[in-house]
Amino acid sequence: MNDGLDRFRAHLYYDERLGFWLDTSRIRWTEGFLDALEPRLQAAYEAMATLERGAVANPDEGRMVGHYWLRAPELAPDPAIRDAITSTLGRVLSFAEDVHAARIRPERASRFRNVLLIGIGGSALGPEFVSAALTSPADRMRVWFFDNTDPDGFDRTLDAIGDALPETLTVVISKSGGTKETRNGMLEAEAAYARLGLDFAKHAVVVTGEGSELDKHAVARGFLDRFPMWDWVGGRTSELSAVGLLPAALQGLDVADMLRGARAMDEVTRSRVTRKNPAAQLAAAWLSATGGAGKKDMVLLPYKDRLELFSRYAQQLVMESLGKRLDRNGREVWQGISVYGNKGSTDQHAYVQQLRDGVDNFFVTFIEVLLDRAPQRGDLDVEPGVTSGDYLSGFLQGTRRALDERGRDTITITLEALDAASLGALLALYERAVGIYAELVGINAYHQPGVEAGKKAAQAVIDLELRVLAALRAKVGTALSLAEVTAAAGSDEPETVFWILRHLSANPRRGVLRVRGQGAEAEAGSPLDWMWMVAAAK
Ligand SMILES: O=P(O)(O)OC[C@H]1O[C@](O)(CO)[C@@H](O)[C@@H]1O
Repeated sequence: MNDGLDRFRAHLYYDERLGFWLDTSRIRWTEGFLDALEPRLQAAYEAMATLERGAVANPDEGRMVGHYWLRAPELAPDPAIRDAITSTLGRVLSFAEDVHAARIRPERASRFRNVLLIGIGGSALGPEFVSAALTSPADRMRVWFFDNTDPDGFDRTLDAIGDALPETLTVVISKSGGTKETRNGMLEAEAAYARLGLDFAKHAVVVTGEGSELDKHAVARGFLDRFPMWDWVGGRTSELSAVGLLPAALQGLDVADMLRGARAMDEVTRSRVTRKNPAAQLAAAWLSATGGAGKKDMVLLPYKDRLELFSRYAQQLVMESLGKRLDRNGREVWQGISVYGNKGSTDQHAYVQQLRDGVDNFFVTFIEVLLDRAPQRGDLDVEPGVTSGDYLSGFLQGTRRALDERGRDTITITLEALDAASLGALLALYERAVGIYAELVGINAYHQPGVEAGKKAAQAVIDLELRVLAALRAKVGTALSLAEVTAAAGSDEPETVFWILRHLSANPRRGVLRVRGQGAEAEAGSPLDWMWMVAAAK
């Protein structure tokens, strides 16, 4: 397999302007794979160009897919969109400046020093990744996150913010403006400000679709400001809209450079010459490794602490885009690529053992950053003539070699340095690679019909929970069996009712108790034989 330098030379892409390398030489392309793929790649380039010209690329939702315009507004098909992008960027930057200069200030403190970002999925993963990747002592504000509906998670973050809550600006982000986790996070934050006698609205801004529930709430409550999220930007590709730019600008990151890097990557990945197009090469490598049918998982291993969250970010981008039951012709295809990862060399001491010696169901993407640390930090020899960074690079190379020896596919992305521009370029690379891959396998990357099922089922659970509580409260002091509660709640799903009762009884506030039943059956039986009651009316 390793036929030496020629193969490396043939499959090493380098772009000097971007300070970017892509090495696909350790993908086991069969001879002629890329040549055979070329007609499909050409079709994919055409499809991407059509999408960028403003075609309705998401027919289910009847919307255009315009995240590429965010860094090249002049390409947007409609002047109103161009203006919206430019004016929103201007508003984001001036809002951040006003916050930094304390022209926009909190109710009781002299200035905002922290940001609490509330969002989930595409409305949090990009901001979290970018915030961690680019943080430095020069940050203007510290950014915290609520990205779930875990009560203990809320408490933990609020405890960490501690006395600084009065100087914390909350940024609530939701494209739809109706996501329950985000709504809950907002209500929890609002309650925390209220406990200090503070008006939440004087500490809050939103990024959301115009006219959404959240947007209306922000207007009604008089939030500090509102920033738009457009229907032509998908959540998982929204990092370079106000969703990502606002928190990044508040943190003090170089938003213009991030856009510049993404724009430069877009320019090269628009090429219809495959050997000059790194996104196409990446997509083709995925296709080769996975058989175009998700047969292998994508393991992302950046050898850089700052990129630790990349795998979480890419997980949504790849899996929500590619994980599809139907292809564009309505045929059942069960497509997708599973993504996981963390960072090297840390994971060499965790799961690389299996990658080398275990089941061969993955391909690895290494990400290397050549500049080990900011030059002004100096450097330390940990052994004569050897630095910690030399070890980091050595471990990456060693693992790449060890996997290659076992016939495991690897890709390596190398960035000259990690900064706002190269991060923007990395995001743009993956956005484009996902788009091209979807075209190659004939699926729509821009909708997510599958996630709705879980949301609907969750709402049904909440509705049933209210009926369960009502049933128990109608018989205060009486122990009821699972069957009795289920019937009284008008349900035919005892298993769901059991889950609800078990959870309610673990959280005393609702007053639901698990009580011993009578007789040997309940004593010896399964938890499904437990009895339940509310002891006293509230
Ligand atoms: O920004 P929103 O509308 O709150 O949605 C958050 C996330 O939820 C999803 O719709 C999936 O449930 C993602 O596509 C999206 O990024």
